[in-house]
Amino acid sequence: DWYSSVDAMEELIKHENEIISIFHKYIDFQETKLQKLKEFVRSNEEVLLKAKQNMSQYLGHPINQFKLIQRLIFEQQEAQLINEGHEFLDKILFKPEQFPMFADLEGASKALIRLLDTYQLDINELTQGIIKGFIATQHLNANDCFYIGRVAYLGKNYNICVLWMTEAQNMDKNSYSTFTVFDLLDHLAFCLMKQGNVQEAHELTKQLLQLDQSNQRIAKNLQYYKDALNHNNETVSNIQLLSEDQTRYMEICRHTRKNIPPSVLKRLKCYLWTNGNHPRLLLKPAKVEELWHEPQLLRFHHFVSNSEMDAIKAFGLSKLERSRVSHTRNGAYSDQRISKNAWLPDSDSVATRISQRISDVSELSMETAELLQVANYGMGGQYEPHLDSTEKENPPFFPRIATVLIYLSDVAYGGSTAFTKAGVAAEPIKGSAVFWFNLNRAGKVDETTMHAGCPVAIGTKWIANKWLGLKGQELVRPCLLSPHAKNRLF
Ligand SMILES: O=C(O)CCC(=O)C(=O)O
Ligand SMILES: [Fe+2]
Repeated sequence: DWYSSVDAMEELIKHENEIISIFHKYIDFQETKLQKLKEFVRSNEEVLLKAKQNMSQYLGHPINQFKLIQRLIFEQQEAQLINEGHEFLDKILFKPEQFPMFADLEGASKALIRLLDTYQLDINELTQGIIKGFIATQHLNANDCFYIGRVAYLGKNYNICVLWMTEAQNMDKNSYSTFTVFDLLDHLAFCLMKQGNVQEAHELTKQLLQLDQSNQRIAKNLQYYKDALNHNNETVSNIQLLSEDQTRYMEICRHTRKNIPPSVLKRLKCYLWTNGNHPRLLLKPAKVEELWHEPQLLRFHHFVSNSEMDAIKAFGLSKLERSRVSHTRNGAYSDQRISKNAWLPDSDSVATRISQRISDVSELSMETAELLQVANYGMGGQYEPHLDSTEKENPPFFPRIATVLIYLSDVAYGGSTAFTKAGVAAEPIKGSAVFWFNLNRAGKVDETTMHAGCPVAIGTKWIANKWLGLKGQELVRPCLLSPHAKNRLF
């Protein structure tokens, strides 16, 4: 699919560029051909008219007979020629893998819905192509709004369905081409009813019946709404309320919990770290920023260089595959995680250098670390709240004592890493790395490290993950009995 990685969509721009130039060639070719055809038809028609004026006289002459036969042969040839010349289009038609599919459009619609929801965007601005002041090249038209509204309707996302359908309703009726006013009111009435707005649903259903008086289903619905209104029936509303976790996730993504309490703030520091005058760090100390105290979240600024980031992304682009959820390699594709990823082999010199750097600052053993994973998020790409580690060994997956999350890009809007239990978000800052322990000192999963990748609204988000294994840390970080023992890197 195309929507799960924004950078992979560059291919679509290249492909479209090629398609447009093929179309131009095709149009020129056809225009020249049509010009010739017009001339051919005009002259043949002239003769035909004369022939029809006095058919027996015309057909009595052998030259005319000859010419008639000849004309028909030429006309047939011409018809065959018209039918040919489409090989231009073969270039387009025979590359189906280069085309997005309706599943992509559906994914893109869901992305817009997610952004609208998460960042509480103004739908009217969104249809005008405006997201937090970032202006798109094109607007959404009524057909687009209906399409997205229908995706919301199919996903039982009735509040959102009402928003998009109303948006379509407010647009010029003459611009409706993929749906009718009836389709629109039909969907809108249903979504309003599901919202518990029986009054409005009833009003629209009356209009629907006027549009199609013999429609039994609509007549039944009308009766149903009438009864509901007359008897003040319990509303039929069944909007699925978002879970508290989901609400909190979205709030943190919007940074409405950015106000860190002063008691916490005064404990958070920035400093240079040489790890006891480690030779490599002595020359270039780590720039550490404490983002949170419990769990300890550390950000290392300028952790990777621009050239290292370019190399990782270039490798990623050549190998990206749609990410799967869960800790199994054959896990499913899911809206929970919309990104593409790839794994850098340890033989890669940049991967090796980064591994070395992590061990320099943390003293942790890299022996059981996983390969460096590079990921690029797609349209509205996100990774819903999750824990990075499990307790049990489940080969080929092992408990991950710590995570190092490296940001390979800035993101113009959205895309923070939200720690949903801690209530804090790390913004993607290009070149920086965020570090935390997934397991407490007793080797149990620390649930306070629950985190998520917020939907990317504007821009593209690249990250690299390095997961460090629990095994092999016995000497540097021995297991303690108390799960409450301080769990800090330094
Ligand atoms: O993209 C992010 O900010 C978080 C990514 C993440 O949690 C993961 O890949 O496990
Ligand atoms: Fe994660």
